[in-house]
Amino acid sequence: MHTHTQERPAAVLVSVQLPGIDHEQHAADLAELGRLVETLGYDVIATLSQRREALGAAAVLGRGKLRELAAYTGGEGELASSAPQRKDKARLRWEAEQREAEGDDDEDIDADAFDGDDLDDDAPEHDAPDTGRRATLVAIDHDISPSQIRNLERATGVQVLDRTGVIIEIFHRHARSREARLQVEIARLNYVAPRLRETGGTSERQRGKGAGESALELDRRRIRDRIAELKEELTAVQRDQSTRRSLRRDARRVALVGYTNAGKSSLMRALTGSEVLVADKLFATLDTTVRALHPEAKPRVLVSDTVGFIKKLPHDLVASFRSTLDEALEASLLLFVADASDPMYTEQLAVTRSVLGEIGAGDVPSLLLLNKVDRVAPEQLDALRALHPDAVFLSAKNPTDVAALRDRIVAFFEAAMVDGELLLPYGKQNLIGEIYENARVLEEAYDEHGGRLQVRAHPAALERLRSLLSR
Ligand SMILES: Nc1nc2c(ncn2[C@@H]2O[C@H](COP(=O)(O)OP(=O)(O)OP(=O)(O)O)[C@@H](O)[C@H]2O)c(=O)[nH]1
Ligand SMILES: [Mg+2]
Repeated sequence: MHTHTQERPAAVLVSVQLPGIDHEQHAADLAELGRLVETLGYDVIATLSQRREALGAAAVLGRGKLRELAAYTGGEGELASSAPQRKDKARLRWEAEQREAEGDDDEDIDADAFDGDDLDDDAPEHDAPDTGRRATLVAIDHDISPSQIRNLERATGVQVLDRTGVIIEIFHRHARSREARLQVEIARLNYVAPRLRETGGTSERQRGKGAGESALELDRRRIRDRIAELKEELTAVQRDQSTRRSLRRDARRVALVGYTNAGKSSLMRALTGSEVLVADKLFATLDTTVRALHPEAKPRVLVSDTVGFIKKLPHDLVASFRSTLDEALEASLLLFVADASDPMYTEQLAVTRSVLGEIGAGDVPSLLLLNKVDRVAPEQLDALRALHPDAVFLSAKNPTDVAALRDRIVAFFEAAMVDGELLLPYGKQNLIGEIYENARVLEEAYDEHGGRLQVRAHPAALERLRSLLSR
């Protein structure tokens, strides 16, 4: 299974299989959470899953599973704690639930605190921990409330992250550019702020009694101020970028989009001969990079690599990555990359389509790339070809495939190009570079008035060049 390198901390995954989620889906979701947690730098030492009617209101799991979980982390496995707590709504509800539970384990107390029966509480899927390794992180494959997180942390004695928390943490660690850092920080503070409110008891204990509310207020105000500050900074950074972008406005652009780990960066490398980061982990790329197709097409075609998508991408992050994805929005052609060797590729494509729709890129022409065919068995490949007759089947590792893709991209733009003539007066010789960059010059002749260029270019590019020349 996993190599037990001592330096890497250990984590336990927790998931509840809710009604309506089949086993295959449930297993795939858990595997994905596992990859996310590994990307975060942990070894997954155990997975606890349980079938339930609903997430347990207090601590997601039922009592038995909770104790089982605590055995991995060294916690007590009980919700009760001796520390005095501020009595907020969640707390009161939790206490009511505890009282109920005295009589009948996991009985529901009201509609929204419904705590279904543990269907398989007596059948642990994993042996008790034997490695002596203690998990320092519990990752839950659901989005859960701040009070559920707090209860779980109390019962396990270690940090608990829900799915959104894990993803935000990864984004936080991987963001490199100024823009990505700012966006992630905003998303993170937005995620943290409501948790601060409900976990007010913590800061009360830290700061001493009485100062609680005002300290909490202070924290919240600080976060608000900080978010405002970061947003201002972000606007400035984006202003610079849109200036730079407008310089490239006419270039033919394609954007690689798709689920995380589908092979976008690998294709980017292969298509442009550049050295962008390729890694077998989720969210390796958090910034959009732009490079020219190589060998160069005339006129130039620019390729952008973008952040990968994931199922249940926190809404905040979709919003905050919008501008990173603006690159994609401005593309004339979207290359939808899917991992053909992943049994979940259809679902992953659906996620990609829906996120792109959400950010307003639903109408951009697209080409489906089914990547990693080197990992697909021949019979299965035939079946895929029948399902997707218009897709490009390729392996980013196969230069012949990549060359064919390049030709396909060039042909796409070629089809939209028209022939035209440009007059270049002597006083405008400085624009010659601009012309060569945005059009293919077929013929160039000079007389006493200047140059007469026969070109082939995209209609919009031709129009813009003409207006530059006549100004
Ligand atoms: N066998 C095989 N592996 C591939 C192929 N394309 C990419 N990979 C591998 O898949 C993994 C992910 O590739 P990336 O190019 O980083 O994927 P990505 O879509 O950019 O991922 P994110 O940046 O995380 O969204 C790497 O380990 C690649 O080496 C392929 O055609 N065949
Ligand atoms: Mg990438």
